[in-house]
Amino acid sequence: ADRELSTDASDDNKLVRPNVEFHRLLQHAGAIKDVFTMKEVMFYLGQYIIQKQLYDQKQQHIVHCSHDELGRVLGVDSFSVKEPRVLFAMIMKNLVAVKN
Ligand SMILES: C[C@@H](c1ccc(Cl)cc1)n1cnc(-c2ccccc2)c1-c1c(C(=O)NCCN2CCN(C3CCCCC3)CC2)[nH]c2cc(Cl)ccc12
Repeated sequence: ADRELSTDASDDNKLVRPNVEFHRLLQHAGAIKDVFTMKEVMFYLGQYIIQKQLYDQKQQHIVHCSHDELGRVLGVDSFSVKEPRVLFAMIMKNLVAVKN
């Protein structure tokens, strides 16, 4: 069975399975799989943010997502890419570790 994701997102090779809403975001960014490494999750989320132009044109480390599915899934109106720990904590709520 899939275990609750441990907090250490540092292990880029850990396999994770997104929940349905989160999976839709990754698919929008071109993902065609159901199980990802954390590195892949972050890559697709980065693509999603760029494609939907959610980052602030002036301060490009700020992401505004209050009017986007991303905001609903993460539970925030905006965030800074300079706070990875905060970001990982929000993202982990939508992922389940996969036994490999
Ligand atoms: C280091 C990395 C990162 C990775 C993880 C974390 Cl927890 C924080 C930060 N990062 C640094 N800036 C960004 C970024 C900034 C604005 C728009 C899109 C991405 C990213 C993010 C990547 C990514 O895969 N990044 C590749 C190189 N980036 C350079 C910055 N580039 C920006 C240049 C200015 C214009 C906007 C894109 C995009 C490609 N994936 C992410 C997913 C989310 Cl939920 C949030 C941020 C990112």
